[in-house]
Amino acid sequence: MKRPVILILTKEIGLYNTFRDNIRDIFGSYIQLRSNHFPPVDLGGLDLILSSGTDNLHEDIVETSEVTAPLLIANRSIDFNRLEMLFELSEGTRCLLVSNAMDVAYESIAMLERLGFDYLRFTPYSPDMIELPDMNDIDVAITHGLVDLVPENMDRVIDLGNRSLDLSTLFEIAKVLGQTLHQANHMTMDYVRNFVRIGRELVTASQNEHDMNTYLEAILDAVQEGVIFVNQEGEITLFNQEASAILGIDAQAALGESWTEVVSAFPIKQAIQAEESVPRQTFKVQGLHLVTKMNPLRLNGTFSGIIVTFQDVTHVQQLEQEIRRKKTEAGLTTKYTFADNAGDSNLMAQTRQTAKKLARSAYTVFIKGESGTGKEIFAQAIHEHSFRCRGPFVAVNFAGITQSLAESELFGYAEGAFTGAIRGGKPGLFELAQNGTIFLDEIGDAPLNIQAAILRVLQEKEVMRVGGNTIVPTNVRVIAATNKNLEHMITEGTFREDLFYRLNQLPLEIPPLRDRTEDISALIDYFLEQKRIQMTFPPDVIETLSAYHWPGNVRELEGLITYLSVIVDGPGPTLDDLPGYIKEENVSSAELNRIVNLLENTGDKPVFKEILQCLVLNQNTDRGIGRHTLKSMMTTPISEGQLRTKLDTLKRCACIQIGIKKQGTKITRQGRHILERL
Ligand SMILES: Nc1ncnc2c1ncn2[C@@H]1O[C@H](COP(=O)(O)OP(=O)(O)OP(=O)(O)O)[C@@H](O)[C@H]1O
Repeated sequence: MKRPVILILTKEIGLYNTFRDNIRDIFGSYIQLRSNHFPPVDLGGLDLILSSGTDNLHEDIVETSEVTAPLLIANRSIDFNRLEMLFELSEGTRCLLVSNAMDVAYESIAMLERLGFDYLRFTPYSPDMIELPDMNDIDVAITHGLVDLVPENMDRVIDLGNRSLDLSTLFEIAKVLGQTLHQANHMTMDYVRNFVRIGRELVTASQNEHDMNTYLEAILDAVQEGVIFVNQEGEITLFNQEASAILGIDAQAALGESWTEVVSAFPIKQAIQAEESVPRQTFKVQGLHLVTKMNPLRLNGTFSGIIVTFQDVTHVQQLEQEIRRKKTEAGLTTKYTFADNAGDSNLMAQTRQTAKKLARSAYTVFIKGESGTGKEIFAQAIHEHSFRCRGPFVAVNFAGITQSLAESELFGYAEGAFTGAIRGGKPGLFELAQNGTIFLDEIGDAPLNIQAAILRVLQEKEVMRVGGNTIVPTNVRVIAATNKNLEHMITEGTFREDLFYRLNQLPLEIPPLRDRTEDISALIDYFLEQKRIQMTFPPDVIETLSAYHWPGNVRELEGLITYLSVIVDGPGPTLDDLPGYIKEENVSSAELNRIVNLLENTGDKPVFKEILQCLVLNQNTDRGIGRHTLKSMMTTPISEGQLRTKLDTLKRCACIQIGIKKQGTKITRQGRHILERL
């Protein structure tokens, strides 16, 4: 009996080999096979022409008169064993389906989608296509045995092997060649079994994996933190929705990339190298404030990568900003600018000039000056003159503030931090001052442990609420002020030296009013106008006021004007209207000269001068100096008895006040005038 002959027409020989194997698998070697790849092609005695359909290879042959054999265009299936390679691709993977003709590529895509790979994103490709797709959008190329046609720049290629003949074609062949299905049955059983096995695996695997991935992704996407997993090779294998939203990076584009390409600003290197956790860190990326944590992932004890979780705290800051805005509306704003700063003495003009320069820098300003000299109004003017002027100005006065109050006031507290804590907690003043300035007034009065906490905030630039565990990064400019002699307090151990140096970056000294009496007229005018008081101060009153030593400085002058506005009946105050303590201190020049002569005539002028100088050094402390301390400060050798006599003389000349018991000795204003003349 003649063996049936089939002519197989394919464009590539590889496909012929596949068809040949398929036919041999079903029909054994009973059928004779010919191919267009083995010329000259014998067209005689053909029983069937089986064409792959590509490029209409069969057309010329079919038209040849001697060929009467039927033509069968192959329907093609897939090598199911190779499909497993597609299971590795995650949902949404962008696949370039490479074929030698566009219609074949479309057909292959349709088949893969029907088989359940519809969660992949296919783009058809054939070298003859007119408009090439953007290869940057492609993750992997998939082809059926046409690896040579894959565009060069593709990193990953999956070759599913040549598409085999599908069952319908094999049955058709059997029918045309008069083969019974019965004969083919045992062969097709293998084929079908294979198909069913792979089909089932495909469905369960893709379904389970799909479900599992969807489930995990849903969890990771529901997490309000960015989550990135970087494997031990430094490759990103997980990038959740929040990470994508925070960083504005497409998750699919990040996957498979090295972290150094995608999130190079993250401190991941340290974690990968050490294979250890990295404690919480705050850093800035693209103008965002991120708080990040890194933990190693170990599977069966082997390090497999780093899980990076991070939060964008910029939006926390925005929420806080909103609270702050409300607080600002409630009064956390400044009233004074440099224009409101009255006084045209050279000393004040210079001080203002310096303050304006300091305002422009970001460093901490440390204002020193006696009480009432205008430290707060300088602090406000500096804030107004700085680039933070649109932010809040928050003032804290440490005088008389208790330790526990200071802590919760400064740093806020978390919900439930203590009995009576309001729901939702409360932001502290550092938080309220975000993007603005915090003014730490009377810092010398801050309790020691608050000093330590302030130092921490200044160093770390973040605060944690009392009883809370959330860290809020702070972006606050600090201005501190004191009327105390902090250097003295440091030696006493009541002020932290490290905090002092931290604060003392840009020192600014506000001179006492007694040193700039030329400002008195301008200040009087300023207060009269501000209080809408109609009064004129005659020259003799101004002169008397200029001679007074103003221990309470500008605040005292302001108080005096309020007092005079109440008691003065006429157009302006007279000398009689001034309080007695002001007039009493009004010492004439002649009187001062008399005292200077008296001290000079004792022959001990340098000793008197040194005593007064030591007392001046101590002027910023509330308490006077004891005799022992004074003696130890002096370089002139002097006995205890001699010092007591000298102090008595100075007291009789009203140059010093000697306190009873432990109040110590202080220099008076008259003492200062005398010192200037000695
Ligand atoms: N140059 C000035 N021009 C106008 N007003 C001033 C000036 N200096 C001080 N004042 C006024 O004097 C008062 C005291 O000023 P401020 O509170 O700033 O002093 P301070 O040095 O901070 O005092 P303390 O050390 O007691 O806190 C305020 O009412 C302020 O308006």
